[in-house]
Amino acid sequence: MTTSTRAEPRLGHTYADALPELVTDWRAEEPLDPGLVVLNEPLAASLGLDPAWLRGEEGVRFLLGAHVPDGARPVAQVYAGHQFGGYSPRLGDGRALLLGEITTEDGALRDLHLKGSGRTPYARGGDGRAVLGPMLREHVVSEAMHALGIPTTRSLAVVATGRPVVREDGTLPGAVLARVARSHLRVGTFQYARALDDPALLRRLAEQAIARHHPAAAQSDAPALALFEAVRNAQARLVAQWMGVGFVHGVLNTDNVTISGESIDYGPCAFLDAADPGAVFSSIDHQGRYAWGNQPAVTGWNLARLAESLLPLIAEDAGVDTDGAVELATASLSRFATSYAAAWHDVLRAKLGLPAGLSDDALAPLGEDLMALVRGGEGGPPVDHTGFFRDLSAAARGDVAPARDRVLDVAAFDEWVATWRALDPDADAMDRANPVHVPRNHLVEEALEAATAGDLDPLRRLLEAVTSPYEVGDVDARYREPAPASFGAYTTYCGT
Ligand SMILES: Nc1ncnc2c1ncn2[C@@H]1O[C@H](COP(=O)(O)OP(=O)(O)OP(=O)(O)O)[C@@H](O)[C@H]1O
Repeated sequence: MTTSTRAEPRLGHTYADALPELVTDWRAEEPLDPGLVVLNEPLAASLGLDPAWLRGEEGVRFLLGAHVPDGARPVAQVYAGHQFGGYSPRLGDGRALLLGEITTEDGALRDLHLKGSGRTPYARGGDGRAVLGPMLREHVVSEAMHALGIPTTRSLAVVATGRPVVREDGTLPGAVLARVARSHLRVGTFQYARALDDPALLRRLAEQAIARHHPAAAQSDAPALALFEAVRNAQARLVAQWMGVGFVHGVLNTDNVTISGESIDYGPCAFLDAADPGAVFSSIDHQGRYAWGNQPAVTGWNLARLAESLLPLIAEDAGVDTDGAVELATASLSRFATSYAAAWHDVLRAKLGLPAGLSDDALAPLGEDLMALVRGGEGGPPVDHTGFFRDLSAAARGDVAPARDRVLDVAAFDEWVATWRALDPDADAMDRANPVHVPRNHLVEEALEAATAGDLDPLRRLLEAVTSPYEVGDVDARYREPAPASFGAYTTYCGT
């Protein structure tokens, strides 16, 4: 990536030029009284953006979409999506703009996207705005995910607009999140293009996705199927990593599943304390569709929607009819289970400090027995996910008590530990795979509440902790404790 900086950023518009049918040229709403709340200086520098300029008046207006550099072409992107299983034919950036693309030194493109920048033609009934607290939540969680080594969109900055935003729970400060992503191509983008019934457009979209994210697919005789397989494998790896850190996305609609394999949209997400597979935090997920333990299965369902969208191209590439394409796509989709199992075993091997050479067959029963203990089993509550796995490093070093004290079925635990320790786990490697700091819900809420009231100190402290997730350091012990009982059940909300 580039390290040279220049004041006025140069933004490209490859996507808008290649797919004019999927964008609308648009401008951001004028801010009332803008104020920079947080700036991610290392990210800015890595993109060749000048942090000093970004902090200045013109830079802040740039981060709100109010100052558009020469040559930039801000657009709202259109997409469709299955939301909780029901199809919405036209969603799109209702409150967001793609400002343009930054080219890194190695030639890769990074989208610069503004969320909360005002109503667009895709706003439907919404006001086009975003609230400061939820945008700061996205800042904290995306930077924590990045530090954990999980592919994610990044947060460049959060800027207050000075505009009050009316929500169910009152009038709240408005803000814009400046987000950086490998792209904003979603499964829903393909669903939208497919519904237009224009194979040439669908082909151009697939070519964009291949060029930007999965270039090896271009070498295949069947590029559309190769693209699907690359997305399938990237999503399998992503969800396995979420499961490893106890992350619940909360709204895995097809418009929130990226083609790049990055996590996107930290609206109603949460990190688990208690490792309950049925854990749901979102106020609207009544059926538990997006529960922690359901994320692999629902990702398979979302990938089926991508495969359906690609059918005309799969048929064309293979010279077969639709039935033939369905057969090819179904066979490829059915390999998601294997792909996910392999990705999960990689995560588990790392979390348990076991060698890469240990076979999946040897690992699988060990993993299943462990996860049964973690879930708590008959009559016992699930254990604290983050704390338990971190305590296993101490167990690998011979101090079994901290992990043992967390589980109810100590006999089963002792048996499990004996089997595991016979495999000679590497405790130092475990410390690099099991975080000590994740953005626990009570800490996030505390930081957002204080920030909304004007005190940014708790947010800074939380950011410091979660951006060094594997180091105990001199971070206060409360950043590694689960929520106190007084915090109660936690509920998150979409679209704030
Ligand atoms: N206040 C709002 N005004 C207009 N549109 C909105 C508003 N809130 C959400 N939307 C739109 O509703 C849809 C679903 O919202 P969701 O909260 O999943 O997306 P988002 O958080 O705005 O964006 P992203 O998925 O890019 O992170 C999107 O099309 C989004 O643009």
